[in-house]
Amino acid sequence: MPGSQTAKQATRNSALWRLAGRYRATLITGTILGVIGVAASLAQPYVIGRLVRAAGLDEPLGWLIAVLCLLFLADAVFTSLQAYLVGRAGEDIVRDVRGLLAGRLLRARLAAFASHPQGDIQTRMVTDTSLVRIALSQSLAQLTINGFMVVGGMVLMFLIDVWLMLITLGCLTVASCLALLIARRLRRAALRNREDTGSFGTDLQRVLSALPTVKAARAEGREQQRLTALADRARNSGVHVGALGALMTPAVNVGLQASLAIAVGVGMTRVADGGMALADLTAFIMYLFYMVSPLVMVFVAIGQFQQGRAAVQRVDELAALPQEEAMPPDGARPGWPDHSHPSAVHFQNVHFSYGGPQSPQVLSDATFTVPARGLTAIVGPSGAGKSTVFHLIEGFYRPTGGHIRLAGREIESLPLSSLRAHVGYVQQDIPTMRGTVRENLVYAQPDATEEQIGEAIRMAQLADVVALLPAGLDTQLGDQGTGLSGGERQRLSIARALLSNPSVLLLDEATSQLDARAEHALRQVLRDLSRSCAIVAIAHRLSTVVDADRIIVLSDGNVRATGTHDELLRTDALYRQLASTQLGERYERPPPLRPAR
Ligand SMILES: Nc1ncnc2c1ncn2[C@@H]1O[C@H](COP(=O)(O)OP(=O)(O)OP(=O)(O)O)[C@@H](O)[C@H]1O
Repeated sequence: MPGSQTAKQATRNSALWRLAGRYRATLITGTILGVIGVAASLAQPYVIGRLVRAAGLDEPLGWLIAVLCLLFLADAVFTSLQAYLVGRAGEDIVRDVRGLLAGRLLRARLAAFASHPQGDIQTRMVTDTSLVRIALSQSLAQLTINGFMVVGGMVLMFLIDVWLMLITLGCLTVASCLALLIARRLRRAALRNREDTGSFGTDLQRVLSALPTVKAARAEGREQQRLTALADRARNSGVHVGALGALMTPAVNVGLQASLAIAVGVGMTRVADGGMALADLTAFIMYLFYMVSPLVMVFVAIGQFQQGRAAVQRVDELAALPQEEAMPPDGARPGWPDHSHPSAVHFQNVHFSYGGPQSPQVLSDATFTVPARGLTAIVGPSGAGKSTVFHLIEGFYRPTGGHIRLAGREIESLPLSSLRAHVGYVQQDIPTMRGTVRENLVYAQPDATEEQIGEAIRMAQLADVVALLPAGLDTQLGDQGTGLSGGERQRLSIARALLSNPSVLLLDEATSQLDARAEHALRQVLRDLSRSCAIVAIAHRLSTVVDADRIIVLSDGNVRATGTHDELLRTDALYRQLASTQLGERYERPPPLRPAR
């Protein structure tokens, strides 16, 4: 069957199944102990029967009571051990799965990562992994243990009477087929429910991450309605799952009841015509009763397993996100290709679009060079592709055409670890994390010394700010760095980048929120720093880059001009237009910087 082949293949390719395989020994041991516990409980009625018979015959009861106590003890001990071992293996699997997912998510290619909503990723990481535990540990163990009881009971019933057993088996087969059909639908319904729950998580994340905007727009009511509608959708698909789950037990029970009725009817007729002993019929029916609970449990476990498989599928999808190349362990700082090469960055006829070659071009035929030393500015209208240039230099995305060379080396041939160790990047949206100021500072350079930290703080004009913080460097910041102003966070991000002593420093609107005095001081620092490395700054405010060594004018993804401020004023109409709109008639050049030291 192609369907089952595909399922088998999916299982073989599943990262989760491979992970769960590590705990096969514990799971098998747990299951064997469970089976021993079941055997001990199955033996109890037999011993009780012997005990009753011995009491009736006035025979000694001591050893039978001792055996019974041992069976009770064995039942309790083995069942508890089974539950503990299977539960522990389940928790181990969840931990390993979460560890694996964390690694895969952090190393995923940005393009692939961006296509998954963050709330959905969280649901898969937290809730789906818990369901995976139930599928891969509990339900499989229950299936085996109860399956053992069912099969054992059936064998004994076969030994008692083959024909009666065949009739019973017919009824049970019908019931089982019905239950399996329900189980199949249950899996699809569970998958839909997991997706609906993920959508709720996604939307919740969207709203919570923009709570001030929601409040300012008085959108609480609208958002609540939207979230409630999503919660309602998740509730409906959850009810569907519950309804299918609830149908499983009655489907099996009806089969069992029908088997019982037929067994009694046919059996009594056979007893009446002498074809079967009454004692055998009694034993047969007792075994049928014994099978009720385990058989129901088998199908409950199948139902749980199907729900868990839906979660496994979702977790596997996340684990299959395309990955960047592996990085060496933290702390290792691989070398830069060539410190003496005259150019730090060279774009040659670069084409790029975020959605691959078929989607709109963001960069088309872009060619420019950033020298190994000095301050290079990239200016241009909004949406021209300036930040995209940085994304390509950082290796977040690969160009769809052309060549990018760093220090003379093709970017594709340069290990990402080497590239990112030497290219500092201060993002436009100032990423600062929950944690102390110090933790934020040393994020890219965890082994930085106090002296290096002090120097980076001084250079980024952050010393006065840190001195005023209640606990200095150990002051705790909230989510996204709340506790510092926008300008202070910008300086913190710059200090973080400076601490790694980069060969190329990319600053994307990195001083946009600083006041004039702090910005002038920082420009002086960057000017000094640019004697030993390449600094590339994206700026909307031309006033901040007029004294750059070279300015690249980008428009519609294309480099239309390159030169100094004065050259571009003479030669490029767009630059002249930008300058006249921004700097105007009243434009005064910012205070001149002293020559770089
Ligand atoms: N992750 C992305 N996926 C798809 N398209 C994107 C993505 N990021 C940017 N774009 C598109 O690429 C184009 C260039 O964006 P980019 O951010 O590079 O412009 P920019 O010049 O830095 O703009 P701004 O000055 O406003 O920051 C824009 O049209 C934008 O919509």
